[in-house]
Amino acid sequence: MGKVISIANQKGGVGKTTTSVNLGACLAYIGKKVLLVDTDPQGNATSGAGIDKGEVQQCIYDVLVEDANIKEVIRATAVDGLYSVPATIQLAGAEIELVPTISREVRLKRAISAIKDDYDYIIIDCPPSLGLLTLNALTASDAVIIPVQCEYYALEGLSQLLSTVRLVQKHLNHNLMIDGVLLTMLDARTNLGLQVIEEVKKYFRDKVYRTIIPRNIRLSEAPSHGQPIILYDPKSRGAEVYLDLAKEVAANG
Ligand SMILES: Nc1ncnc2c1ncn2[C@@H]1O[C@H](COP(=O)(O)OP(=O)(O)OP(=O)(O)O)[C@@H](O)[C@H]1O
Ligand SMILES: [Mg+2]
Repeated sequence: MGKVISIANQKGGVGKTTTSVNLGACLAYIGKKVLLVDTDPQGNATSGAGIDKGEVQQCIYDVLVEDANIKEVIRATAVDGLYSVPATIQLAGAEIELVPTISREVRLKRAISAIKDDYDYIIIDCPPSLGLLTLNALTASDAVIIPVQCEYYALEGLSQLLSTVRLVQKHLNHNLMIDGVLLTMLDARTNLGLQVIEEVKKYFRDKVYRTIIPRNIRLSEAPSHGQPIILYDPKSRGAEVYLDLAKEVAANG
């Protein structure tokens, strides 16, 4: 049975998509079969996995709003074992269009349940909000990974995210676990980064991943080439750390 993991934080630009794409690709690289589901209308996890959004006929919008069969929306990527459910800007309408529909929070869960056994991991890249798209992702998930950027105000907004997770656990998905907090974009030359690590570890204790993602220029370049880091520059520090993270995630089950 595949494990469904949401990568969520309503704060923008903390490394959700970089983590979704590269954790997904690295899990595939170590032999897992992985589906990367993009639930962000920005579609960055779609283009980051090498899929041309202009050529996408059907996307996650059709699955969530039009009841399209998710199997017909899945695309292979250039990474062996990594598949994608793309998102395009069309998805921007879903947040509003879903409001009056029945079981609006469980649409993604239903769609994924039909394919859960076909993959080892299903990674969901969430948008930077706590709206219906993120609720659908959390409701469909066994686990959530929360990327936290090693910057000022790192913990700001986290209490809101944690209370959303608790609400989902209570009302929509009893199985949801916080698998971990992932520290991202560490600049080890500054004391600030190290202070944030201390602060986050004090708060989340053993829920913090051992792997810490440093700032790495190759990680920021890879998306413009439509390639996960493992294809773009397999020898880079960025590839190394996301491979470490994939092993850590796989070891957790
Ligand atoms: N470890 C890193 N080193 C260098 N640059 C990074 C790293 N992680 C992410 N970035 C860059 O930081 C920016 C934000 O990252 P990313 O898109 O992954 O965040 P996000 O949380 O998905 O953003 P959004 O909330 O808009 O969806 C991107 O330009 C990305 O390339
Ligand atoms: Mg993103």
